[in-house]
Amino acid sequence: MLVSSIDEFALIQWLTDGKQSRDFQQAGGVAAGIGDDAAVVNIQPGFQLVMTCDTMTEKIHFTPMTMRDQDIGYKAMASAISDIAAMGAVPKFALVAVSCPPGTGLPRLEEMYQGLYDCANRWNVVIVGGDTTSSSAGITITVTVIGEVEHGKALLRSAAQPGDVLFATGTLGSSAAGLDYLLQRGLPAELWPADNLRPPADPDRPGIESLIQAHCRPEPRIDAGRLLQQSGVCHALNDVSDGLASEAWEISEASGVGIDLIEDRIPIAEELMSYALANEKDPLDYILFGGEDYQLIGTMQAEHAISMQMKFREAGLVLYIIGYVNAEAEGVRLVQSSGYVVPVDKKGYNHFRKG
Ligand SMILES: Nc1ncnc2c1ncn2[C@@H]1O[C@H](COP(=O)(O)OP(=O)(O)O)[C@@H](O)[C@H]1O
Ligand SMILES: Cc1ncc(C[n+]2csc(CCOP(=O)(O)OP(=O)(O)O)c2C)c(N)n1
Ligand SMILES: [Mg+2]
Ligand SMILES: [Mg+2]
Ligand SMILES: [Mg+2]
Repeated sequence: MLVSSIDEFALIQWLTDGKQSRDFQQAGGVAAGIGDDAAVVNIQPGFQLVMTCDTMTEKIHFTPMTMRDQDIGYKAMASAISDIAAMGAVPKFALVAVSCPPGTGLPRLEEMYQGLYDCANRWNVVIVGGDTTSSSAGITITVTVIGEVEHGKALLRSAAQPGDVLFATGTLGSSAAGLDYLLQRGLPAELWPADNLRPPADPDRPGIESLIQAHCRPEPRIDAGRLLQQSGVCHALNDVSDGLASEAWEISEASGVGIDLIEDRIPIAEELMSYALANEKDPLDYILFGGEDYQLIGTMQAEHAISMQMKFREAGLVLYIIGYVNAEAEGVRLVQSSGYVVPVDKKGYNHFRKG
């Protein structure tokens, strides 16, 4: 730690001194990183750049009740990297912009940066710069990630085709259930110290740890995205930030196809099921309309689905087939366990239309 309260130049000096080694940066293709007017990086011939940014802001994406400072940093990086995964690309470089109220202590920023770097290191992403400003209300972090993908081979939302199956790279809804719990009960910081990766158990709610973990420490699905991209049989791909319904609608509209979700095929994590039952909620509501899962959903040629599932298993990953693409008008439907087919509302997390 440098000094107790934040100072822009001291913070930048601390960052320039480097939390990632020169070797790590050089291996990642950085010619000039933090400390000049802009970063200079090398790009591979035959590849295209893939660029995205995501913002997390206090009271909208986190509160002191829901996330520790390290989690805020980790999730800000993870959610931005997730959009690179959703293109089937490899993340390479990140820029981090932080705005915080003048009274924010440096230790808080150090914790957030610890989370940012933990996630970046995990995925071989070099933080090459950013920006620091004061803010009049709350903390905001914006992470820009630049990645690369083989020329012409990015996986787009618009590529779904009738006859494809719809898949998901993991279970959905746990993050939203974890948030539900955290907003009601909060997480006493002393029970979950910053250096502890797993949340503590709650004797009143067995299994709640995995829901909290899903909310606070999501993992971008880079490995799954690359496996799908390299396979050559994946058509559309999208990451789940706003809920399954919203993301399926995005694929449907971008591709001009209909999508049917099959209720019986949508996996429900055991912990989500117990939480929903104990709270008299429908687990499907968390899955469809919750969001922040950062799993990937996408479509692929039906005849390759089983061999793809085997490839995933060999890589220690899972792939669930949860629906299919039809040639009907754009829209998402749910084929219920009862056999009824009902429309799925085009709703999910929407920043200016909540509740
Ligand atoms: N303020 C903005 N200016 C320019 N482009 C934006 C802005 N906000 C969002 N976008 C673009 O709109 C698209 C959808 O954004 P978003 O819903 O945030 O995607 P995601 O859910 O994948 O993060 C993306 O291509 C994003 O880059
Ligand atoms: C305190 C709090 N309230 C509500 C939420 C729920 N929430 C906030 S943003 C969001 C959707 C994802 O964020 P967004 O900024 O839309 O990411 P993007 O779609 O751009 O990736 C959700 C479900 C939360 N995480 N924390
Ligand atoms: Mg976004
Ligand atoms: Mg996305
Ligand atoms: Mg969103």
